Amino acid sequence: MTAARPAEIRVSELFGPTIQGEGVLIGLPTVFVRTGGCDYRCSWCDSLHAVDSRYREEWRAMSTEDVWREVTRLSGGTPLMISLSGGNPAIQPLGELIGRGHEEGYGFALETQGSVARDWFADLDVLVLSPKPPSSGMETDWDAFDACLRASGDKPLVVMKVVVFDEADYAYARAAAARYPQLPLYLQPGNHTPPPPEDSDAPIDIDGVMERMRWLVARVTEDRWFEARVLPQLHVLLWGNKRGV
Ligand SMILES: C[S@@+](CC[C@H](N)C(=O)[O-])C[C@H]1O[C@@H](n2cnc3c(N)ncnc32)[C@H](O)[C@@H]1O
Ligand SMILES: Nc1nc2[nH]cc(C(=O)O)c2c(=O)[nH]1
Ligand code: SF4
Ligand SMILES: [Mg+2]
Repeated sequence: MTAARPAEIRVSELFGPTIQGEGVLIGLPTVFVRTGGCDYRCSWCDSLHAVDSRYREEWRAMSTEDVWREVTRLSGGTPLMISLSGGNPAIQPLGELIGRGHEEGYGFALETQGSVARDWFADLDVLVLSPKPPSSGMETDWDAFDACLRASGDKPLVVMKVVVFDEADYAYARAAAARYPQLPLYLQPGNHTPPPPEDSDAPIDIDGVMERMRWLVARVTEDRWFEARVLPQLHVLLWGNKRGV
């Protein structure tokens, strides 16, 4: 019998350092590991190149060591926060990578919709749970979401981030916040991407994003919802939906 090969990580893109453009770590320099493949298919997903199987040929199966070598090359060997995104990074074997990085002083933040729980969530530094509102066309499985919370244990900072396009999404965000009052909540206005993003340099509707951002601020303040944090996607304001930034 041959020894089992270590599981490989399906990578869509590895880039940085750039700044984290969203949520609790906004502005913090980071290297992104974007995994390929997702169990969801949100109507407005801005990262379809990491979701749609049409882009599968671009994805690379990499060992933990391969990914680690690339991360250390990009960061010049200086420890920083590594952002694990996708696709759904929870469906990839990332536990070993997290252990490897921690040995060298790196941190790990992971973004997931909360549909798949992993025991290695407990080793993360930051877990961003981003349940999907009605405009996405997805249905939230709150039992799976609860399992993610349980798996994360006490170590990571766990936050919730909800994309809001309209009034129904806003109502969903309020209900999610009421369900998890212990989780810091971030709201971000949706950006419309013409699916699929054949041309990642295509201009995005910045006026629309700004309009939704102002509407969201007005909505939160008129409701006296003073625990909610409203943030735009900073990288989208700076670079649109360009890949690799
Ligand atoms: C591309 S997803 C990848 C990680 C994971 N699948 C998830 O959805 O949390 C990263 C973040 O981008 C957000 N996002 C995706 N498409 C968006 C859009 N069109 N406008 C605003 N945020 C978007 C998601 O809600 C999520 O919080
Ligand atoms: N700079 C930057 N910040 C981000 N925050 C979340 C991102 C994502 O697509 O997951 C993202 C991204 O792609 N770029
Ligand atoms: S869950 Fe995340 S990566 Fe998957 S389709 Fe939705 S926004 Fe895109
Ligand atoms: Mg993105």
